[in-house]
Amino acid sequence: MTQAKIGVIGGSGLYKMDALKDVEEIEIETPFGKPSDTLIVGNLDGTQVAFLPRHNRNHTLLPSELPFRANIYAMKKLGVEYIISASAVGSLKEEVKPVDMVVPDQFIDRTKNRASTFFGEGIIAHIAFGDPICNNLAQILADAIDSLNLTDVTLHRGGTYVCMEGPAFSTKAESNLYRSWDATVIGMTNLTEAKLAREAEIAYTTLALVTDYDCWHPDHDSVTVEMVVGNLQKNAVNAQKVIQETVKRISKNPPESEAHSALKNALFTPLDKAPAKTKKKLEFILKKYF
Ligand SMILES: CSC[C@H]1O[C@H](OP(=O)(O)O)[C@H](O)[C@@H]1O
Ligand SMILES: Nc1ncnc2[nH]cnc12
Repeated sequence: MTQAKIGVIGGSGLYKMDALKDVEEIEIETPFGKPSDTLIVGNLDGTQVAFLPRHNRNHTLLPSELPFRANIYAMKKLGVEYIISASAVGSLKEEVKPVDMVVPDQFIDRTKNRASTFFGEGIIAHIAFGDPICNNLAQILADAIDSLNLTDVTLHRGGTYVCMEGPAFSTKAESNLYRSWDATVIGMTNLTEAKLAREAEIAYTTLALVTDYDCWHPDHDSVTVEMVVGNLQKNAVNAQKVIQETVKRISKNPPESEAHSALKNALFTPLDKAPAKTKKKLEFILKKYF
């Protein structure tokens, strides 16, 4: 099967990667169903990269409808060790402006309606998630952004991403509550992905593309889809440059990541006592522990 060491998940506004060459569309089945779309595997400056638009290329999936587990499992099946996730976010801080980029290092979970673990059915694991982003990978991403000197884009290193359920945007009371928690940005997808990537021992980092000031800012209109899409179009070209540069840097110097051994001390169930059916289901995630 085709393999790729680096995965890119594209969010709202990033449905394809023009720089990928010699692309192959791969339909992948997983024990958790079909991913959001076929995976596009192609060559980026000599490195095999797997690209997946998380809402489907036609943006047909709500955040709550995303097959998060199938998406991450499909990446694992392709041999992906690093995921760069590009995502549209609202800003919760004055100094984080639309079109800026944030590389968060923390999440707050406000989701309520989604499966966010591969485990259960007789195999139990509790991964450590205190540092939900791979810091080494995040540093490579942030350094790549810095190196490009993008006009009108300020990079914010670190920060907290609130992951809400959606699809409706927040109320002002909620938005102000998150501001009182000192959170930096808000979106609807990345925490769930980061958790599953950690369970699958894939290093994960977020490239958060700021599109709006959510609804808290007295001098800016409340967020609308039009606002998000307008700012993302401005940023989509930049985002692809950033991804390209980050991929180059990862390939040259693949970073170590604690994520790559996340299950070492997290698995509770002795695998020789685990149900064969669940072992088979989680084969791609657990095989090194069999
Ligand atoms: C279209 S605005 C709300 C939508 O945008 C973000 O998407 P993604 O994280 O996939 O870039 C946000 O999470 C919502 O899904
Ligand atoms: N304000 C916002 N809230 C939630 N998700 C978003 N994605 C982009 N802007 C957002």
